[in-house]
Amino acid sequence: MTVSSCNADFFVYNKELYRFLLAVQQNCIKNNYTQIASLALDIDWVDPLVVLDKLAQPNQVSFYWEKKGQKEALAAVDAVAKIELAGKDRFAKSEEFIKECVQNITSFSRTNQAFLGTRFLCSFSFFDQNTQPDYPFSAATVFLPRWQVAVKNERCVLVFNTIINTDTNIPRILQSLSQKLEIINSLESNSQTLDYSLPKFSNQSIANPQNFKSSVLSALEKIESKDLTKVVLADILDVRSNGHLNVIKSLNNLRQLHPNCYVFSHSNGKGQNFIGASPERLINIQEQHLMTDALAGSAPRGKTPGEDAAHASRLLNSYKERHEHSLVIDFITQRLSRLGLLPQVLAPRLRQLSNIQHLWTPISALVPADVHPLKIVAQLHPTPAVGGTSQEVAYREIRRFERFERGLYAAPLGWVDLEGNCEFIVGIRSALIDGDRARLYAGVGIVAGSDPDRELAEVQLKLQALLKALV
Ligand SMILES: C=C(O[C@H]1C=CC=C(C(=O)O)[C@@H]1O)C(=O)O
Repeated sequence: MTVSSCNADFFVYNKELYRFLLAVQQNCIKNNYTQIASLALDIDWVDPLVVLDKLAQPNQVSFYWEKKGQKEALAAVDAVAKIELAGKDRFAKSEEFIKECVQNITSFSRTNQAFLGTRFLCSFSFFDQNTQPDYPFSAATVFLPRWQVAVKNERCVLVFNTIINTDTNIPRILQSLSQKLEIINSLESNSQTLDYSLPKFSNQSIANPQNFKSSVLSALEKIESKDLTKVVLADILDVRSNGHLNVIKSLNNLRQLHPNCYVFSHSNGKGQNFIGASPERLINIQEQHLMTDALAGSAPRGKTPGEDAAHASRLLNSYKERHEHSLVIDFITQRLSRLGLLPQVLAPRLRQLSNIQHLWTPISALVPADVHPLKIVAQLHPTPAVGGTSQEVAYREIRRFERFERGLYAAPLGWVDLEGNCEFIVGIRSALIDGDRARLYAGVGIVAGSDPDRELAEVQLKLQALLKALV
């Protein structure tokens, strides 16, 4: 049933919701505790990006996630519960936080929840501690949003999470829900208003290409001396606009330019946003069925079908690219096995994006009910698609060569629902937006046989894809 604040259904629901919330409150009084009530309501279809634009305030955390190809999108605004941490046990502590919250959630739902239900939004940084003291995101952030609007195909669900305790004014809570519904309903007609906006920047390059190439050369020496098999080196591109960058328009551009990628944005509630369009899924778990991707090894797309096929064939047959790729498969299968899972490696294929193509091997496994998604994230991050082999030496080299904080770049970003379904991506092809400034990140895998000029060209190609979307 679709709920609208201005039709009779809402008042029918209103009564039901009122009784539900009162019952939750009675329990709180009886047991002297606080609960989180999670209300999920079907609403008329609305574009979650428009919802984000309308509801998110600069001083509130928010999260946006879209898989255009799968007709899935989600906007989450403000938090009723949030944790920010750092350190080696950040995944374990985040898991504990989620489990504790889940125990305190009472749900009111009339919907079938697949992708649409209550979720925790999570971001992690590449390293377990940030070394740049003023880096604007914590090494781990997990929050349960106050407002969440999710769409899948033609369905749209609003989730409202709210704290209930002995003092909560229930009619006021319902009033606040009714007001939000009214705002969201009024947006419906606006969903087509976001057109492609012309980019502000083009053809800018990383500040010091020579430095990047000499880092690649030094990494190759390390690889030759057998200290290291692979390291992923990234670089940044800093740009400045003559006005505030528009995150919503940039996201809208990203989803149009990269419909096969995960388009995301995470705001820290202090004015900074981390946004991007990543092709790389870290894990997806649906009803205990896990899918993950080995994604590494790249070639450009061709301008003609013939040129494109030639690039693809070169990629598929290159010893160097396949070696770079197989290190990721080996790592993922080993790490999943460590958790007692039985990974199945599916047939290798190409992941073709608008500007670049990658070697791609999906890997599946069944996950026992007692293995939390964040345990798997902790095992898999960082795969050699963004870190290297061995991990310890790669970490050291990354810290040595890269003169910037990776922060959320190349790190897990995603959601976990109340049933343990989840999806995490790797935050590559991303940018940190701060007012009129943006810092763009992209990296490449270096293995024996890598050529500094070609690796530089690949970094530039990846950066341009993002740059073209920024407005
Ligand atoms: C680290 C990045 O890409 C990784 C993912 C796919 C292909 C890659 C490559 O071929 O180098 C990288 O391992 C990035 O885009 O920043």
